[in-house]
Amino acid sequence: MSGLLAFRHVKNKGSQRLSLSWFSSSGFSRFLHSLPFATVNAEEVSGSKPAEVLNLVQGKWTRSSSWNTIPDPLNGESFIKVSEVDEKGIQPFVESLSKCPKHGLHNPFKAPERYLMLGDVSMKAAHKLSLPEVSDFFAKLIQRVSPKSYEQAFAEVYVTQKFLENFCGDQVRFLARSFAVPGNHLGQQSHGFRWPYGPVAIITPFNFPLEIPVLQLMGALYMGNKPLLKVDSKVCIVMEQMLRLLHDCGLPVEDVDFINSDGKTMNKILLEGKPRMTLFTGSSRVAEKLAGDLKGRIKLEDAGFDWKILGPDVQEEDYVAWVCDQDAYACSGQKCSAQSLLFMHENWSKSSLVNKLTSLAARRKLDDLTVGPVLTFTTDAMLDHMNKLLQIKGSKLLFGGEPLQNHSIPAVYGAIKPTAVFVPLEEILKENNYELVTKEIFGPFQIVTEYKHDQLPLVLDTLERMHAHLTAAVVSNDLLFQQEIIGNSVNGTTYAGLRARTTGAPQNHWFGPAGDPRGAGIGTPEAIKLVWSCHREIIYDVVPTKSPPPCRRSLATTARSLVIPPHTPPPEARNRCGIILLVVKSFSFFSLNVFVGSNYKSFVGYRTLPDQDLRLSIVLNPEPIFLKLKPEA
Ligand SMILES: NC(=O)c1ccc[n+]([C@@H]2O[C@H](COP(=O)([O-])OP(=O)(O)OC[C@H]3O[C@@H](n4cnc5c(N)ncnc54)[C@H](O)[C@@H]3O)[C@@H](O)[C@H]2O)c1
Repeated sequence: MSGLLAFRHVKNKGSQRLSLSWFSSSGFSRFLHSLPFATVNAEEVSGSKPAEVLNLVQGKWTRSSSWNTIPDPLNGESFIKVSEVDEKGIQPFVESLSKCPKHGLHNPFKAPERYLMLGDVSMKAAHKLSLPEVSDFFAKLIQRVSPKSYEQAFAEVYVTQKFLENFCGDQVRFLARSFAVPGNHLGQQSHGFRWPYGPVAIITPFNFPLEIPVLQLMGALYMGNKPLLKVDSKVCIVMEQMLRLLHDCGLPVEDVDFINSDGKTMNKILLEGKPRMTLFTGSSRVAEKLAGDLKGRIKLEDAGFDWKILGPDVQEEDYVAWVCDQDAYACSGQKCSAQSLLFMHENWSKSSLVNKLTSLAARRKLDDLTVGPVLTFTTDAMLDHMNKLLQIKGSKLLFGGEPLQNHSIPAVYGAIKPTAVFVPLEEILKENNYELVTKEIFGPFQIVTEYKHDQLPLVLDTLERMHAHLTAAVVSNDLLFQQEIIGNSVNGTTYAGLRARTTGAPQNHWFGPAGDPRGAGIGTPEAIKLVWSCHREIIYDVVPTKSPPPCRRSLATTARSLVIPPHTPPPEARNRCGIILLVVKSFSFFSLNVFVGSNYKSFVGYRTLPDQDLRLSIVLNPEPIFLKLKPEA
């Protein structure tokens, strides 16, 4: 997700923060012990001093009987112990979900002060994350568990901070803004409200340990839900620490449950606890399983096989090459938005783009984590995939294709050089090859292809056959070209123009797939409202239909005093609308009869509060008008 924007922010600040070694020697480490919320020191976590991650349920931090040890992705040492709940320990989490009613912890009619409380929590949390010692703590903790360059890790913290800033003060209640439409008759009006689901679940992957869980968690809370959060165990330490920060900022401890478990146990909780909505971010394989198990009560942010098309207008080669390198290889390609397939117009193939890409990729090194461990594919799995691709007619290795050297990354993880394989466009489209070429490899790996000017329909056909529609980029300032591609594709987050990219979506962009009714979004007010609330319509219809109900109590005195003698209004006001002011002393609901002479003229009902002024519009007549107030039951 995030990336380029915050990267520039760091650069603009003149930061020299490029390597872990710089970090260790920097003065930031002295702050770590003074962070009141933190229970770990990111720099000190190691095999000899492992950190512990707990669960949070019904307002209490708890340990389970079993511990999962997480290997340090850089050296294999068991450096984090995660207290994991197994299938026998799920009851407190199921109970906690069932304690939250369907109408949520708050809604526009219930506990509205919570909207303000959450605005306040967001403000304090945003401020905390803006403190250098706190952003540094989280950036570094992210680096320990999901190794990426400091810039990339910092980008996550920065985007999270900006997101929280966006929902300070009244902005949370504005998310629940309603609207009204006039009805068919007096007293009728329909109102549309954003309604919570109540108990909900959030499941997030390993690659953005802070940004994805915080943005989805806060969105769920803002709209009035009670979330159960599960983050991939490999990286859950980051969110555990963030929850402690949120509590420090005033978030009630009972508002969020946090569970560490394997996928199977979480699946069981979802089936037994029956959250009204589950937001799943992760692979398409698990997404499809859960969509079936949960009978559709789910929204998905699943796999990305993201493409970029370089249009006919070749310009700013250096910049375009730099963005291609960032899109494909930053975070070692472990972004759901990473560039997986690059279509080059023949004009670009004649340029120096591939040479530039080759040298940019070659600059990446393990030292500063600009390339690093791949957490869900082994080295062999990625190289096997590459070898299968290289058997396709006309395909060739452009660069990379080798394991990283001189490292201690454990064998359960992958470590390869940034890699690009060229596959001819006609071959991609062949039945036997299509699935192989468009398989998402969550690592520093991309496919490159070329198209001639008259082959654009083949490019569009390739896009049409894909099943994942997350991010895309149309790199061209040719408006007709842009229009052709955008009009014939569906990706949810699509960048268009010379500076187009596939990654880097900050908090001010909608980020999510399109073309799937289950598709979720993250980041913006629209994404929060779509994912975390449903529409509820309340139709007010308060006016009785025919005659006034029987009088329960005489109001003779009041009625008499309301007789309006003839000719009271000035002559010019006759036969027009006039205003009569009534002061209602004791009734909260009453009906009003209007008599013109001896004829019953009309009947209306009003709800008001005692001592409230009531203005009535009636037709003034030369004849006496009698107004009678009748109380309702
Ligand atoms: N669309 C997006 O916004 C987005 C963002 C980040 C990552 N991703 C995708 O995520 C994938 C990489 O992440 P991953 O390998 O961690 O994904 P994954 O699907 O293996 O795991 C994601 C989460 O689901 C949990 N899980 C696994 N099986 C489960 C089950 N049966 N029931 C409940 N929970 C279960 C895991 O423990 C983890 O917390 C890639 O495909 C990537 O494209 C998508």
